[in-house]
Amino acid sequence: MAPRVLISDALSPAAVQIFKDRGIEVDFQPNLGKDKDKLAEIIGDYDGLAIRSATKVTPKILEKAARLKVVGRAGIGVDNVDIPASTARGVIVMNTPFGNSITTAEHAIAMMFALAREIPAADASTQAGKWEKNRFMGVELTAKTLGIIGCGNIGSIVADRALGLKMKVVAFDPFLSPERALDLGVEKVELDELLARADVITLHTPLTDKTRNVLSAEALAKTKKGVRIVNCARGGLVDEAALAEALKSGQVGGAAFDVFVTEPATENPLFGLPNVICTPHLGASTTEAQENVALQVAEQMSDYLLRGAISNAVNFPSITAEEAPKLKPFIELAEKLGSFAGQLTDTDIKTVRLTYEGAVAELKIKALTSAAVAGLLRPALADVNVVSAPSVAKERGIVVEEVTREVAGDFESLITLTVVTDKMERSVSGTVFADGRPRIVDIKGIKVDAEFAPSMIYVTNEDKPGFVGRFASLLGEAGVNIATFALGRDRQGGDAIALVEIDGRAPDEVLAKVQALPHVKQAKPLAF
Ligand SMILES: NC(=O)C1=CN([C@@H]2O[C@H](COP(=O)(O)OP(=O)(O)OC[C@H]3O[C@@H](n4cnc5c(N)ncnc54)[C@H](O)[C@@H]3O)[C@@H](O)[C@H]2O)C=CC1
Ligand SMILES: O=C(O)CCC(=O)C(=O)O
Repeated sequence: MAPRVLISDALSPAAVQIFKDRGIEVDFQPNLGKDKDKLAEIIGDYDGLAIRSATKVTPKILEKAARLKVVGRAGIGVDNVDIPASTARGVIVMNTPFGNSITTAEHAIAMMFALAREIPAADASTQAGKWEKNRFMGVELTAKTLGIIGCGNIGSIVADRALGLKMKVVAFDPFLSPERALDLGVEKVELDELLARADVITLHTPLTDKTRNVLSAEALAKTKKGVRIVNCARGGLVDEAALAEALKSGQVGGAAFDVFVTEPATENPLFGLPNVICTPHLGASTTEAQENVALQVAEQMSDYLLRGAISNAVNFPSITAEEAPKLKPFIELAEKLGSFAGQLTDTDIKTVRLTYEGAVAELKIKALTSAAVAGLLRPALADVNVVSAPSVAKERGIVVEEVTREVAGDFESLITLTVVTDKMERSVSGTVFADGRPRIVDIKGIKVDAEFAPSMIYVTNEDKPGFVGRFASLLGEAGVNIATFALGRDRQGGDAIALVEIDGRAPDEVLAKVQALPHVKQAKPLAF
């Protein structure tokens, strides 16, 4: 069945065409995002949801999204998507990190000019027939200092444009390296220094706990008198009430805002104040940017739904379309090794260690580890999947370790999963043969060669004569047909294991009888 995608915001129709061309059924309802009840009603029918900022992907929506595999944000900020809740439900969340950066940077520069020359007010006055030539005395931007808070993709483009305007640029961004600052031609400074020096401040950070109210009443009091402030990033970066007071007192000379604490902003403390310019979250609204992000999100979502390729996911490592087919059999192997250990582990897991040896160590092991952890936890938590597994493990205090080695000994690639509990440490290793089928090749240091099968019995016993005959007869007498039989032991007369594939499930009483056979330590059913 072809995957189905819902577009619930006003994306460029270019996205619709991409989905169709890729063979994906697409439903374009550009106003649906504003109607959360309707969205909740129908979201269960879709594998993918493509959005801009009007649709809110809340835990309530996700609860109803039984088929949903991917949310694609045609834009940068994903603050309208509950990422932890999406991750917990195994839904990949992707964005398009560069498609609207230039456009948004240009909006910030436009806002800065609009403030410097009071263009909106001058326009309104002129069109009202007033010709107030003496009222509008602007400021020149050349040689003024622009303070950029958040010098990432958009902040850097703003810096470049401002330098072209012959402004001096200072930037506050804890993650901006001195080398990058030098490259950009900006001076990296602490926030207080930026506040003290900037003639214009522009914000370009995401809204996080650290950046919320970065321009608070206290910070605004430290600015140069008459500073102009531009916010084309997110509402909440500036304390709106404090800014309103600072505008009234003249501490701040003007503010140009594209984003607001509450959106849609129908009322706001800034509205109506002199030299305040507002736009309705238009930063990304150009034909070019909207085409870019729509095409990109549709391609990315299609690649994931059709080929398992992941790019620009905020909650999962990237996997290219070339990597996806190489990873696929190893993802299956990792998940099955996890499942093997998970089905045999009853007590609390403290640590899970994944060792990747040989060619597999060169692949995206993060994805393999997530798959292994998903397999490990699934016997206890049915809902866990490759996307949600790392966060579920973290929540449960399970330490996940990864080790890579270049050489894999007998195999081109080997994955070993080791589980540590309070009582024991158990390891199982597997590989993928040329047929693409995953196999178990080592259990607790005992060599074995078995495929994973829908129904198996795993027996550990002492290596004594007669066990295999008794075991096989017992199954035969109970009408349980053996499909394959794999044996291994550490040494003659030492510890032995048997991995037996059977047709159908072994009844509990049969397993109890196997468990009761002489020299048997453990007999467990397994299903893959
Ligand atoms: N108005 C609009 O329509 C649009 C708004 N945006 C907003 O712009 C924001 C920035 O976008 P990009 O530049 O692409 O993101 P980015 O991730 O490339 O850059 C963000 C920068 O903020 C910095 N940062 C993080 N925490 C900080 C802190 N506590 N103090 C100072 N700097 C900090 C980061 O180090 C990074 O360099 C987005 O998060 C989004 O919310 C993006 C596109 C359109
Ligand atoms: O889609 C939009 O218009 C908003 C863009 C935006 O805020 C973003 O990309 O973060």
